[in-house]
Amino acid sequence: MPHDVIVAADFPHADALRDFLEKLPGQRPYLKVGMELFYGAGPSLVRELKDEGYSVFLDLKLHDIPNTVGRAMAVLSDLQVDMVNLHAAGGSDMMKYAIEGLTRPDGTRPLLIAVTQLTSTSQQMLEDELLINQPVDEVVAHYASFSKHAGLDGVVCSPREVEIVKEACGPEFLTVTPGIRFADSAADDQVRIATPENARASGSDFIVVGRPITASPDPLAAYLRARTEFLGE
Ligand SMILES: O=C(O)c1cc(=O)[nH]c(=O)n1[C@@H]1O[C@H](COP(=O)(O)O)[C@@H](O)[C@H]1O
Repeated sequence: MPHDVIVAADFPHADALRDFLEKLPGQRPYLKVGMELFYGAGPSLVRELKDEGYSVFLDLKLHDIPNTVGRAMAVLSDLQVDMVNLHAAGGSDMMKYAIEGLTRPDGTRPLLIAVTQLTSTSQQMLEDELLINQPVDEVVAHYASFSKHAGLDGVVCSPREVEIVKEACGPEFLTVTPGIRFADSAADDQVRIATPENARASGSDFIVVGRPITASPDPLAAYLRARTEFLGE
């Protein structure tokens, strides 16, 4: 069952985000705060958004030695965000430290999601630059399997890999899928793309949509279109 449309709030500062949100009257989208907005606006914006009742996916894609990631995750968990991520390439020890760091004294923690292979990565780049000579969907499924064994809640992957991930990890293991483009949108820098409808058909749990909404002349119409195509609303 599709859960929600997450809007990638890729803006340089809080005012730009506020201007954008004003264009979505009556809506309270699940927001993804990524590197650009977090580096520009800082943790105080994340606290404000949480106080205002937004669900927040804090997308900082941590990738470092286990101790560093664990300690950083403890700080992020204090922001009361709903979802955070790391790069699966950091390995399962890093993931275990991340879970420890994220777990609050009351036992709760944000959902922890591993980025498998970025949706901007092509099969050719995987082979030529990363020296991974396997089909990208199998690489994604492998990264998903060890992420699941480390205790993570799901992965970021392209909608094209949802079925193989669900086969490897079971239906409850979450798939968060960027690389979403409407049938009439430009691909931009994304490679492994799909429409919201394709993502729904593949069994994706959350789609992440940025520029097709944020750069649209009518962000409200684009957001509602994504909801209609993905959630069937
Ligand atoms: O972790 C992510 O959110 C992410 C992983 C990935 O593999 N690909 C990917 O595009 N993303 C993020 O999803 C968003 C996609 O934005 P658009 O390409 O503008 O729709 C960006 O904020 C990316 O940082």
